[in-house]
Amino acid sequence: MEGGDHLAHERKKAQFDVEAMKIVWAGSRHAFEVSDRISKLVASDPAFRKDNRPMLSRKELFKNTLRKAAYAWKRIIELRLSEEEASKLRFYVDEPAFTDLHWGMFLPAIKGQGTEEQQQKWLPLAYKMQIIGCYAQTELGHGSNSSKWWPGGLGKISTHAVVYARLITDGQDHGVHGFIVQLRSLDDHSPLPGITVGDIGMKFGNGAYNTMDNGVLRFDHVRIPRDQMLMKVSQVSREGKYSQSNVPRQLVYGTMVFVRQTIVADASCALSRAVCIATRYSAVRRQFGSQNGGPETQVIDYKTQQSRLFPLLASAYAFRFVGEWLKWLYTDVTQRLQANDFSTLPEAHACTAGLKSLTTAATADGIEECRKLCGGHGYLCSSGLPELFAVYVPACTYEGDNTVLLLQVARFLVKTLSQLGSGKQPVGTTAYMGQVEHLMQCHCNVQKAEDWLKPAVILEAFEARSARMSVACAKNLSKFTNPEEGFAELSGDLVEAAIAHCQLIIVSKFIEKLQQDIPGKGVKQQLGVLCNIYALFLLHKHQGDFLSTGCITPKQAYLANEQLRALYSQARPNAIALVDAFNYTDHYLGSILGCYDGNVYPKLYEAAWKDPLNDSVVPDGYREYIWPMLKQQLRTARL
Ligand SMILES: CC/C=C\C/C=C\C/C=C\C/C=C\CCCCC(=O)SCCNC(=O)CCNC(=O)[C@H](O)C(C)(C)COP(=O)(O)OP(=O)(O)OC[C@H]1O[C@@H](n2cnc3c(N)ncnc32)[C@H](O)[C@@H]1OP(=O)(O)O
Ligand SMILES: Cc1cc2nc3c(=O)[nH]c(=O)nc-3n(C[C@H](O)[C@H](O)[C@H](O)COP(=O)(O)OP(=O)(O)OC[C@H]3O[C@@H](n4cnc5c(N)ncnc54)[C@H](O)[C@@H]3O)c2cc1C
Repeated sequence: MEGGDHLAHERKKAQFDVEAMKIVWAGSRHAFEVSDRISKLVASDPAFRKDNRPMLSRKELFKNTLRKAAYAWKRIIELRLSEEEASKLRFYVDEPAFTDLHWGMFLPAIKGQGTEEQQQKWLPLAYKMQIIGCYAQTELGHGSNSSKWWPGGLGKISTHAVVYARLITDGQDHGVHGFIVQLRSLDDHSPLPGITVGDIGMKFGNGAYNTMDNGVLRFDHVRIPRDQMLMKVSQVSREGKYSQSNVPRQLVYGTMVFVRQTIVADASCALSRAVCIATRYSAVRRQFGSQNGGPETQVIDYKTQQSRLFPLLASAYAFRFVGEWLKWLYTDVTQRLQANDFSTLPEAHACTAGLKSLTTAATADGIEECRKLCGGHGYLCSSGLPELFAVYVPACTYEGDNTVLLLQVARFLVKTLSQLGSGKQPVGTTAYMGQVEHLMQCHCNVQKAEDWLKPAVILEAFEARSARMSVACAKNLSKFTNPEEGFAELSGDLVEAAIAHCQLIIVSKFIEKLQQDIPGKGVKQQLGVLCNIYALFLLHKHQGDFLSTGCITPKQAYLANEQLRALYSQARPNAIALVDAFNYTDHYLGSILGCYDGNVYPKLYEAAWKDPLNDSVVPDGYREYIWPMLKQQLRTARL
């Protein structure tokens, strides 16, 4: 079948209002309209073509990224785009670039840690891109005194950096502080005296994250003017005297709280993109299973395909909603900080760190699973999945290695439990710890599979599992005379307790979302199915935790799995419409397998011929290497 909508029959099966779901996914009608308009603007502009990326050398690739970034900036100015629209435009251009760090970390660091005066000086320059900045924290080796290594945008482009370094005055070490440092001349881009700077080299995957100039930086007797130390948290006077404002020192790390929150939102984008590709292709692909000469089975109808794909579809929605909530939490903590209320900072840190860890790990694994769900064709660059994986997977490492971040959450949980004894009532995401006595002995009362559809039943099972795992860790820790030694020894268990706590947050925020007024025929019902799939999939995957802590019985675990199978059948007719609700253009998806019309095979065939290897029938190198070999074989055969 040529042309037309090959997925039309699937779209007709939808039992809900897809247009209404698009608004829910975008977050609001306004967000939907901006996103829709800007994604189409990018898709229709040939300057933003990206299908040639895997074929380009590093130098070509990098120059191409600079061209796109400059062109994007030109369009932003010409069209007088708002900050929101400009950020959407960069998102849909879909190419990691120095601008991510300029807008995503350099500017937020100055906003969060600079004094009013410093902000007035630096922000206008940065907003107009008269200076370009990056965020230089990580070192080549351990410590904060070797060479900076990794910062994106540093290698070749940034003129300035926020550099994290130890502050020493009068021989006294005051710990790590942020400094604005000019790196390159604003006239000819050469490094300033005493500064060595360059790119750290090729990274994983062709194309992929190699559009970014992650860099190395060394200083040799470089003098930074005093007023370029970011001084909101602590100050050095003209006389060299060090003082601290009446704010927690942890605010120095505030940019990380902000960026981790954006990374959670980004996880839902990357995962939904992979899921959209795999779902559409699973409906197009037919393989075996035909009876009486009828059409072969669509692979999406295999239960095994559903049990791998639908939890990922549900996770994409779950991450979307927890990301929305995290944005609210971040806004709330920021407003409180401005009013000198620092009480919710530890929770905001734990939530952003833990959810960054969980969502990026699940997304990276999910993209790879989507590749496998597409069979052999998933391995082709034209499926879009190899590049998506290569670009995405460092999210498990940057902005804090995922295990290190879970250990931060574990510390927060142990501290919360230890404060119960002194009568401090936990609030927010740890409020359930206030009922720890009940949660330690409660029994799940599921008797039939449908009982698992009750939100209160699911919540109590997840709360009991998390509380019991944290309490077990706390009890074991108390057996050590040296707490740090105990923490190190038990770190494996602590990480698992942190995962259980963060999964509870995601499940509970999905349930809370469903308690809101959600307009549109059948929309809430479909989200309910996805919420239950997400929760019961986690319960099934981690049933060892639930069983070993005595939160559920083996029979109840069996019933949860039975209910999960029934939910997959409910999701099946809606699967294509649920991924259409992401409203991705074919340009953004960048995948033949995921194209909207499902006309996959002719497009794959056509794309193959565009590969540079097919420019000639006889390849370069034939005369030099193959022809002599063939002749050699001929002689051997004659002998
Ligand atoms: C393609 C991109 C796609 C999408 C993203 C979208 C937009 C984002 C824009 C750009 C992103 C693009 C590319 C990625 C860029 C990546 C940039 C980086 O990687 S920057 C480097 C980040 N490095 C880390 O994250 C290091 C991890 N380590 C830590 O976080 C450590 O905690 C620390 C901050 C180094 C401090 O370590 P230290 O040992 O000194 O202290 P402790 O850990 O013991 O903590 C002491 C105390 O402070 C509390 N705390 C720690 N961190 C924070 C924080 N961030 N906020 C608040 N409080 C914090 C901790 O809980 C302890 O508290 P206490 O127990 O004492 O009460
Ligand atoms: C693509 C990319 C972009 C980046 N961009 C930037 C940037 O713009 N600016 C910037 O400053 N940095 C950047 N980084 C650096 C990034 O933030 C660090 O790589 C990250 O924080 C991890 O630190 P590390 O590399 O030192 O890993 P390590 O800390 O060396 O981790 C190695 C292993 O040790 C384990 N480990 C480490 N510490 C502990 C512990 N305490 N307990 C238990 N296990 C532990 C980890 O789990 C991991 O398995 C980027 C990195 C990448 C890959």
